[in-house]
Amino acid sequence: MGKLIIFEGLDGSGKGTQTALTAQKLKAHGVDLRQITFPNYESDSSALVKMYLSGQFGDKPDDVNAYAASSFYAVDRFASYKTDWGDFYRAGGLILSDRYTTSNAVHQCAKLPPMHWDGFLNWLFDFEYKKIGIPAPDAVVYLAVDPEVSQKLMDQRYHGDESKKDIQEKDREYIARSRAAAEYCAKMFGWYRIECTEGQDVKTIRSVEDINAEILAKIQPIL
Ligand SMILES: Cc1cn([C@H]2C[C@H](O)[C@@H](COP(=O)(O)O)O2)c(=O)[nH]c1=O
Repeated sequence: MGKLIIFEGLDGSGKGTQTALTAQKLKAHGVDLRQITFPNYESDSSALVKMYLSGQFGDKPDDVNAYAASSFYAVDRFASYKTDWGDFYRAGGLILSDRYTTSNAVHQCAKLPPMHWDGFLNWLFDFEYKKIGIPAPDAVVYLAVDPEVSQKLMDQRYHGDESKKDIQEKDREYIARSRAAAEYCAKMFGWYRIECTEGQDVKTIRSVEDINAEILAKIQPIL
């Protein structure tokens, strides 16, 4: 079997940038790897995810319960494992993934009261890694960003146009709950927590290179 490393964090935490930069750095050192991302919007398997995020099942994240929404994302992963990266992984390849089951853990837990998180997380990991049968990660890199900072970055990404945000990105209270769930999961499951902001009163984002150097040092032992 190969190795699977996940990049996780709130929307606007720099996961895409850090996944790509890590891939680039490792490739430059001769490491053979595949980079993947979820949701896999290019594939038909993301149809239900797209319906959900565009508000076709209701315009608030809570209109679709944690279990139903998780299943949409899980089948998308199953399809990509079967048709895209499964062979490479089983032949011993290294996969770097921008989001994975861990995004269900973070964003779907947020719909439940904390007393139900453990039950949901047990169900989720059993469903995706055992019942559906996609691989469990070898390491999860969690990019921790204060919600106010990640929201500013999201606003910059969309040039202040709220209509470009999906239903999860629009709901600030839901984002705060997602942050709490992410912190809980990071502690509970031993994710590598990378603090991406700095400063006391005014928080700013650390430089991309600085964050990446910390990530490379953390994942080195498992490569
Ligand atoms: C991949 C994935 C994403 N999500 C959420 C995170 C984002 O709010 C939203 C869309 O992802 P994106 O912002 O990376 O396009 O879907 C889940 O809830 N579960 C998952 O498994």
